[in-house]
Amino acid sequence: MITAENLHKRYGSKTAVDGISFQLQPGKVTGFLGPNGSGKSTTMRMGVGLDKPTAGSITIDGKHFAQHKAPMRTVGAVLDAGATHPGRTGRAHLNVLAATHGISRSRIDHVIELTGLGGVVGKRIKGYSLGMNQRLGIAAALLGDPAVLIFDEPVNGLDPEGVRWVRGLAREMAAEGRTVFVSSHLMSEMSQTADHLIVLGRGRIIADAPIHELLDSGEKRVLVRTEQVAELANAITSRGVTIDHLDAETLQVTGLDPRSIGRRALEAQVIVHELTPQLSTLEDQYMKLTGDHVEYRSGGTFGEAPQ
Ligand SMILES: Nc1ncnc2c1ncn2[C@@H]1O[C@H](COP(=O)(O)OP(=O)(O)OP(=O)(O)O)[C@@H](O)[C@H]1O
Repeated sequence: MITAENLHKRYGSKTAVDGISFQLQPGKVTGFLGPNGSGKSTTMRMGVGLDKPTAGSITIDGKHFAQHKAPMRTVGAVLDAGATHPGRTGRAHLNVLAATHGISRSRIDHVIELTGLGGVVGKRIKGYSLGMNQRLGIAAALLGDPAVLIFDEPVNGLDPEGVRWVRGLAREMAAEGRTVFVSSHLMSEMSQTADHLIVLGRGRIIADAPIHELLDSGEKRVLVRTEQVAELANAITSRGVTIDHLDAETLQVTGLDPRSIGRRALEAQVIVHELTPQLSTLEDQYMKLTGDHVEYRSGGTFGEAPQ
């Protein structure tokens, strides 16, 4: 279990993490979502003792990372896939790490198999692709068979097969009862992996909820198709109702449920061909949540996962 209490981090005058508190549950993938620069990496780095909080705390199973006798057996983290010795082979890298924790050869072989590194583990790391490096980082994180996993943007730069593999692995690890904490700036990525989301904006938590709650809290929209758009718009116009004319026969209505729209259409003798509730997407919700919390804004929107 990972617990943050009033966690702060300042770099000079820059506040990267601004008093956040959360508790992550085992058996779940918790997505840590936020625009670039919102403080995700800083929080994760503090979780594994690579950065020191300015105030507050982040603990794993009640203790600071450094207080654990065998940290690799408690927490596996992939924070910077490039942090390896390029002249070593993948296997030598894993051997060195394993030696510090008395981890057996059979465990090393197991994580090599689990991460699909069998074909390259005898080669020098400097020749590894981004995907191989990412897999090696994950193999290292899994070495100690830890109950807590922390992955910072694990799918960055991976090909579609690699992305799917990381997603499956995260889900599998959670199903085994581990606490899995995965960051991303892509809602589309999180919506396929996480059970629970913590959304960060400018160093503060702006949502901490199960994915399904975030979806349910979205604004309900209804698509209505009729040849009598003007009459229908007239019949349903009231306070709190927004009507968008999508085309000559289609309205998108916000603020009124399908049943009420149908009843008012009947009263106004308007024939309706279609009445469809629109599910708000997680992407919509994310945009709404983070709209005011983006540090670096470009002309576009948050993109879809590169798949
Ligand atoms: N070592 C540092 N010195 C100064 N500022 C830093 C340092 N590390 C992070 N920051 C700043 O703190 C803020 C949060 O950065 P952080 O990397 O934690 O965000 P993030 O949500 O992980 O973003 P990204 O998705 O881009 O990695 C940013 O404004 C960043 O520039």
